[in-house]
Amino acid sequence: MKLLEQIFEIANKNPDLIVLAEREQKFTYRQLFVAVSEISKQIKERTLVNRPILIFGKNDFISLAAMLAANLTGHAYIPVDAHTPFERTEMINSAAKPAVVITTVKLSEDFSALFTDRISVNLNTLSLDEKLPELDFSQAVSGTDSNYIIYTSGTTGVPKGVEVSHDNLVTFTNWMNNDFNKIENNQILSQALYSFDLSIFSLYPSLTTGGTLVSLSRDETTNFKLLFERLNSTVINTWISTPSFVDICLLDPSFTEKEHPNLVQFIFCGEELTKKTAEKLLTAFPSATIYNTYGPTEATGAISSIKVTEKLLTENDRLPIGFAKSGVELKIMDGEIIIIGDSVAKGYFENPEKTAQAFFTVDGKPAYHTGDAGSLTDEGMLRYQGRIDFQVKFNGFRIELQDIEANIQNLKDIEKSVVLPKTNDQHKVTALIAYLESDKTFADRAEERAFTKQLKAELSKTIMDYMMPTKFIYLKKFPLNQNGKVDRKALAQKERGDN
Ligand SMILES: Nc1ncnc2c1ncn2[C@@H]1O[C@H](COP(=O)(O)OP(=O)(O)OP(=O)(O)O)[C@@H](O)[C@H]1O
Repeated sequence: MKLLEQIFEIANKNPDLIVLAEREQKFTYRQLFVAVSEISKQIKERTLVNRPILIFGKNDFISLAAMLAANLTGHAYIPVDAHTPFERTEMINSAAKPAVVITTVKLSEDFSALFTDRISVNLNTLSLDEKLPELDFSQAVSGTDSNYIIYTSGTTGVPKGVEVSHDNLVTFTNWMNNDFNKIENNQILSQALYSFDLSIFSLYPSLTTGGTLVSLSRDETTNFKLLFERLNSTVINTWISTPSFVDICLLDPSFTEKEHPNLVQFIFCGEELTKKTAEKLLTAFPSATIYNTYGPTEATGAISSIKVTEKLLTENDRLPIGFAKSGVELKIMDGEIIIIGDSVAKGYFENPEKTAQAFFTVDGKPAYHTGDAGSLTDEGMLRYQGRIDFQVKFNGFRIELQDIEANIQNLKDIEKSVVLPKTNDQHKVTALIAYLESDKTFADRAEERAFTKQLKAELSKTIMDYMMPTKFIYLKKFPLNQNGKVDRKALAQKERGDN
């Protein structure tokens, strides 16, 4: 059965169930399909080429309806967040050449000029009071059709669009629905931008099981006061976010099991879950189940998971990233994690060159080079050792920067750490700069130096001397990117500003 039909079945059985709750307004499954039907009519009024539809909007009901309407009419959708810088949006738009753009927000002049051919939808133009419409799913995406294309941040050059099929998404959704805690009327946090593939952890498992998406707006995720007002007035059962986002929430004393007795499950992905974050979370929510999951956008959300228990924390210096989901096989080739099986995406949209560099086949099955270093235990448990592109040569030694980070993070008074290489104009690494997130305040430079000296002494017990960072920079809070991950590029700029 197509995913859309599965969601429609829920609407048929229980039309008045809340599908998505924004701060000001709640929407039902019936209203979702009324909106999907109306938007799909507007798509069908145009004779469109068989290309994806770009959805320019926010994390909200109307953008979700537009994405599903694209799928209903047989088009893949490309979610682009309305806060994406103009240049990047322009790059995505010209790489994707969408059949049409659907905008769900008010556009500024430059964006208006960029999206000349567009369908503008907003809540005021839809009459959501209608009854559940009859829908024809015959054209809806299915099988190997592309369901969505998510553009990665593209560290260099033109962003790459990861093309994920309907069946890739089905296998991910089934895994989420079966291998994690089943919760009746699950209220699932929907915080990640739709343009970041962490959002599919919330969207499809919730929609296919009759859950409610507790949708946080950008205002709420970026404003502490609004965030806690919302969190403290809403029931959430399943928490989905990057570890960095929960770190922010843990700063508030109200973020505890006592205040949130219904919050029973935490699922993390997107970046390393440190032992410190996991320990703090287990202290705040002793009865909750915490999962660490791992995967790149190119393998549809996530492909491995593990329950984080006290035992796992005591037995490991760095948290493992778990066991493969069914349908996926893991291999380590030359130290790199290779993902094989039904979660591997179709490739980079209309980019055969980049696709051939990263996607291949193993025994006839689709495979993907993750660019992550890792190892597998005999039982099939995967360990993450950092990004291969974060490996540097320093003074002739090969160094894994994230290995240093993991060791620093285990030290007292340090919340988080990022180690970045400093290079000269010949791209040669001349120094290793350690950024440390810490609550510590120093009266003067001398006190800071003394602390660093002590820290280095501790660190030298666990890392080789050639791995010792050259400089230590203390920050109260690390900058995060729009996906809620630690923003390494912004950190690197801090060093430049510092000197
Ligand atoms: N549980 C985890 N532990 C450690 N690292 C993780 C975990 N989950 C994801 N990652 C890291 O995040 C990467 C996938 O992230 P994503 O697909 O969002 O792309 P990105 O490489 O971070 O960003 P972009 O490609 O957009 O620049 C993985 O390859 C891995 O390096």
